[in-house]
Amino acid sequence: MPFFLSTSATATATPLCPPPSPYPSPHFRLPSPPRRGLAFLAASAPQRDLFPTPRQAMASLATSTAAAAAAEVTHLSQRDAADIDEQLMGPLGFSVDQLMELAGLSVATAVAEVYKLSEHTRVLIICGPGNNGGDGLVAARHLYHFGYKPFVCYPKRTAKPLYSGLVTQLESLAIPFVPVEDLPQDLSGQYDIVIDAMFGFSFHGTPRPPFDDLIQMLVSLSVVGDSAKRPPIVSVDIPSGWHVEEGDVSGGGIKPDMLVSLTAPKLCAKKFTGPHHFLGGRFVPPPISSKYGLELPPYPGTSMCVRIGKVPSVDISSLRENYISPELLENQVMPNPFDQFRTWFDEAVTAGLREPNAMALTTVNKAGKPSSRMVLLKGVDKQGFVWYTNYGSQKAHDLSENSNAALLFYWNEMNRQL
Ligand SMILES: NC(=O)C1=CN([C@@H]2O[C@H](COP(=O)(O)OP(=O)(O)OC[C@H]3O[C@@H](n4cnc5c(N)ncnc54)[C@H](OP(=O)(O)O)[C@@H]3O)[C@@H](O)[C@H]2O)[C@H](O)CC1
Ligand SMILES: [K+]
Repeated sequence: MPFFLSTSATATATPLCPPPSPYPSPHFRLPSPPRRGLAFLAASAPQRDLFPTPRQAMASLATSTAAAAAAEVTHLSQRDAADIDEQLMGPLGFSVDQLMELAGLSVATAVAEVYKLSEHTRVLIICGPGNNGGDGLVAARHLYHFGYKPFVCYPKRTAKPLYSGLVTQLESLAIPFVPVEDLPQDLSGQYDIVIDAMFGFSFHGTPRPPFDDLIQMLVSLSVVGDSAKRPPIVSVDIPSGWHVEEGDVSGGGIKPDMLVSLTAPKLCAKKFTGPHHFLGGRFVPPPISSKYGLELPPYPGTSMCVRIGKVPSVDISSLRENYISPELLENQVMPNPFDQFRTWFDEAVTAGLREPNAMALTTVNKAGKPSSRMVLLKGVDKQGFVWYTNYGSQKAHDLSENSNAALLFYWNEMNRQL
């Protein structure tokens, strides 16, 4: 049975159809709504719950995260990484452009997942001479389209059409190329993220100029005490300068905050101790997985990256969002809150928000104990707001005992709640 949210502060609820239940058809009413709020509610009989309980949802999330963390992830030797590359671009029919595009897109999506645009805008991408550098050039382009402001340092350009094409694409977006000598010794003041795309799995020996100095710049950045005061370092595939299998042998190398391993982590990734380890390069076909016995976490949904290992615990007090929407003034909203609801709801649907009809319903039992739960709006008209629940649910019990209740819609992406 549907529940109604009354459209007038004094209206009582009307059931949509007679309740086939031993429960009475209760009438619920909340006090008159404030001008910009929808704060009254009426109810008839219940039907079925549409959302899993928060406990069920949390349990399933915890299980999938723990499973990904617990599964043994394959780490590749330098030889196997190069072999896989050769096979992908040989018998398996890929071109380097394709793989690089997917690799760079993975890097950009992983960066955007961890470092929100509202806090981190300016991204310096330091690109090396090989394909790792190419991944950086591709990531720069995608980050631009995601809304970031990329700057590229690309001191040793490779004269191949693939690379010059990537440079032309960035130039057409007016992305600045910064010469090494113009980089400040301390990168903290000018950039919010630094992406290390200097060397990948073909690195060997010790870094030659100018990459030796660039790596030192990142080393000094990573030893700044307070990590909140410096730009995080994101390494593409390998922290540049690390031995591909042994890791940071001298102990004086880059200590990235984030590592985006491509195809599969290389052996050095076992020594990575930063908070964010992701896998990207969602292109591995079954012949490669079975030949190399790859154990890799599944990618969620349509995502181009997946976190490997534990999600770091977050300092809740540091979570904040910079709201950039214009302020909402009293004279900008409609006199009737239900008209306002309809306008905003339609805008939320048009904007493509996920489940814009999800709403928090708070009920109160006769002892005055409140309880909130997410439910789905199933209809709205002049009489009120409709949702479903079942006769035995806590909400049905609460509403039959106490007519006070509240609804909240939260459209985060539009900075709106109602
Ligand atoms: N299948 C995949 O996962 C894909 C990954 N991609 C990315 O490609 C890199 C590997 O790319 P590759 O071009 O083979 O190698 P690097 O980018 O690591 O760098 C090679 C260049 O670096 C020079 N180099 C090597 N060591 C040094 C050093 N000590 N000092 C200075 N320069 C060095 C090297 O020059 P040499 O003359 O020494 O040969 C090369 O110019 C992988 O890690 C991923 O990031 C693909 O984009 C897609 C497929
Ligand atoms: K790198």
